[in-house]
Amino acid sequence: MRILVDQNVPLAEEFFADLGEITRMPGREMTREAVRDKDVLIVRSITPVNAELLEGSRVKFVGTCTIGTDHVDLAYLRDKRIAFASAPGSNADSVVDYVLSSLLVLAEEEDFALARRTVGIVGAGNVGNRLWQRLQELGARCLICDPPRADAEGRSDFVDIDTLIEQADIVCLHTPLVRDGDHPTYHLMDAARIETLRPGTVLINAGRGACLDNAALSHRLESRGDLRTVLDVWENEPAIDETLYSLVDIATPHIAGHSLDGKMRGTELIYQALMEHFGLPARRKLGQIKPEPWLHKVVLTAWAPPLEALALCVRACYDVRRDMVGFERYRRRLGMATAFDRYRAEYPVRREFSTLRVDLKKNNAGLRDVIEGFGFKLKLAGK
Ligand SMILES: NC(=O)C1=CN([C@@H]2O[C@H](COP(=O)(O)OP(=O)(O)OC[C@H]3O[C@@H](n4cnc5c(N)ncnc54)[C@H](O)[C@@H]3O)[C@@H](O)[C@H]2O)C=CC1
Ligand SMILES: O=C(O)C(=O)[C@H](O)COP(=O)(O)O
Repeated sequence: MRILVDQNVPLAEEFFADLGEITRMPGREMTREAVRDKDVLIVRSITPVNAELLEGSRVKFVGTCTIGTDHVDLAYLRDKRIAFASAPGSNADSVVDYVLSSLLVLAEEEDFALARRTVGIVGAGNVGNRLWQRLQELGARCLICDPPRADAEGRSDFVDIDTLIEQADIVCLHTPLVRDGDHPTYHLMDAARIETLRPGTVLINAGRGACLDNAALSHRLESRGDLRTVLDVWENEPAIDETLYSLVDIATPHIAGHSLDGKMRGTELIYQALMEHFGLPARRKLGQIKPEPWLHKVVLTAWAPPLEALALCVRACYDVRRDMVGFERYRRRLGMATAFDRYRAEYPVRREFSTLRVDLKKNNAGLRDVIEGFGFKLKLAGK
């Protein structure tokens, strides 16, 4: 069997080598010629998977090691009876880590307490839901907007997006990119909604770039400069708008989900789906091959103020400023589009909060909920 795999998919050799010959390639360079003689195609989010790529090829299985599927023409695959799998939830915790790390940076700069802010979460799927759970541990008030779920589950505790924009101090976008149907998300945050954001609102997009009208945001930031913004996803990646980039507080090149844990989990999910497709037992397990994190534990030896202790753990594990500064360094050297892809390809190792154990003395139990709620492992030691 011949398997073509995006070069940014970790552990492909460990998972797939027994099945056949693996060829690696940058996702943006995958062409019809490259896939023609392959049986299996394994991509991430940057390869448009459609008739243009697959027509005339032998491909019988496509796997994307990502949550998002907007780069895949699912109708075409169905029509051609090509099996398909994605990796739902694989890097959701990593995106939540990214958002929380960003919020802590802004809270420190602006001197606000997250617990006293209202956070609006648009899209309450794997990412939005986990963010909601973790923020509740901090005591933050959350407003949730997810019309597809509200319809399907008859939820009356969800709000519509305009109510959310009106009331939230922090607006987090975690929607997939959907262009049609009852609840499209293309430019869900359009010019009119961007204009109604209250001065001082924090706006975060870690879903898909085109869920937010980038030109309209650029206009608001240039003309009024009264929002705090965190953008991980952009329209026209990798050649993103330089002006918008320069106006955003925290600007990163689509790496919110790029923890090693999230990416490895994505590979494992596609391996499992591929084995199931071929009726083979999935013997390889991520737990057997996953590398140990560099930083295993943080020990708090005495009572510590909860929020300071939490911020310390977050920074020890993943400080978003590393990526902001790293991306800017690449941009100055390589130009925007090349930097965008190169930084992701050479992405420094990052582990999820869940890989870090926090040891607490029993008399520090006040911290317990907040540390565990934020996703860290907890160990309580004697006084
Ligand atoms: N920045 C990054 O590195 C990453 C970005 N993503 C993006 O984040 C998106 C969300 O990820 P998950 O939560 O895991 O996906 P999910 O599929 O679990 O949840 C998406 C949620 O959005 C809701 N939704 C759909 N249309 C909506 C609308 N018009 N308004 C409000 N809510 C709507 C759905 O009902 C669903 O509950 C992915 O589709 C992907 O595009 C995912 C992983 C990493
Ligand atoms: O899972 C998703 O959906 C994402 O957006 C990925 O984290 C993006 O991964 P790359 O395709 O950028 O490697």
